Amino acid sequence: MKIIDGKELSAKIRQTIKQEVQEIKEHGNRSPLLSVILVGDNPASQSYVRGKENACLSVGMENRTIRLDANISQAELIQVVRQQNEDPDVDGILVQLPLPDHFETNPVLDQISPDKDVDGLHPVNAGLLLAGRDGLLPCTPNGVMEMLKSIGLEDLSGLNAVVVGRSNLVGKPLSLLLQQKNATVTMAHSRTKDLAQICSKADILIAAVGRPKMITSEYVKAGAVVIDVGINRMENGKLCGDVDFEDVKDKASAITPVPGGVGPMTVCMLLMNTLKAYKEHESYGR
Ligand SMILES: Nc1nc2c(c(=O)[nH]1)N[C@@H](CN(C=O)c1ccc(C(=O)N[C@@H](CCC(=O)O)C(=O)O)cc1)CN2
Ligand SMILES: [Mg+2]
Repeated sequence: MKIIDGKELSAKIRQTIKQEVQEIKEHGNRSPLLSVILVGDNPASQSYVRGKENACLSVGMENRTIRLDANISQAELIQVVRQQNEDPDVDGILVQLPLPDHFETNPVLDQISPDKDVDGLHPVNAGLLLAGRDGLLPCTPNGVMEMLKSIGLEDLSGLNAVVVGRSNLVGKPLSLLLQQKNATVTMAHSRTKDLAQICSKADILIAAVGRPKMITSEYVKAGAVVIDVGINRMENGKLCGDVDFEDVKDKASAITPVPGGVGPMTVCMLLMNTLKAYKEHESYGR
């Protein structure tokens, strides 16, 4: 069984991003800039945002974090998003989720200019993905595809993929990306009947449900590739995935750990999207 190491793979990809950023700067161009908007003081969100700041630093990109009080209004938040849209120095805009309860998330995300939407959550980018056209891809699904590629799974013709979870952030876009690579995709979720039986047909099993250790060995076909997107914080403070790693690891041919699996890839793909948006803005390299 192979453990797909997201820390190692993301470090490798970050190295190529770093080189490209360096070349951009050596040519006298401005740096790519990621602007992160954080509303309120959710400790997990604060830590993820710090992770994004450090990631930008590590590849030589500029970073701006806009910290806003939890009590600002929806209209004030939208005003901040619009300012970032209009700022020609900003290539990527990201609103850290979840927003505090009194906000409506979708109307805020709708305000992000699609060409700066490095989370790939704007309906324009979601629509481009659905249509199989070029746009900014959501980071976690894109990171999962990079992990599959890293173990030689690029063309997925003839393979059954089962995605458990149907969120806009992960399950829905990932199903489309897998299908684009010719996998036969089943989208399963919490209301699916005979879930274990359906999962046990998967050559590639993706767990993105948010239920700790739900996927046990009975869900897994011998030799399957198991990708764990879950990040669940346990009472003891430790992280655990949606997959029962110990129970599944000897049955799978490859498996991602939590932590150190999909999580680091998400941040890496964010850098990749910011670089992509930058190139579009600057028409750099054309
Ligand atoms: N606007 C967004 N909000 C959120 C996203 C997102 O992609 N865009 N995803 C998650 C949180 N998230 C990034 O924002 C994120 C979560 C976890 C990790 C990560 O690397 N986790 C590590 C463990 C870190 C730890 O110990 O806490 C790992 O899995 O190894 C990266 C990004 C929700 N919000
Ligand atoms: Mg569900």
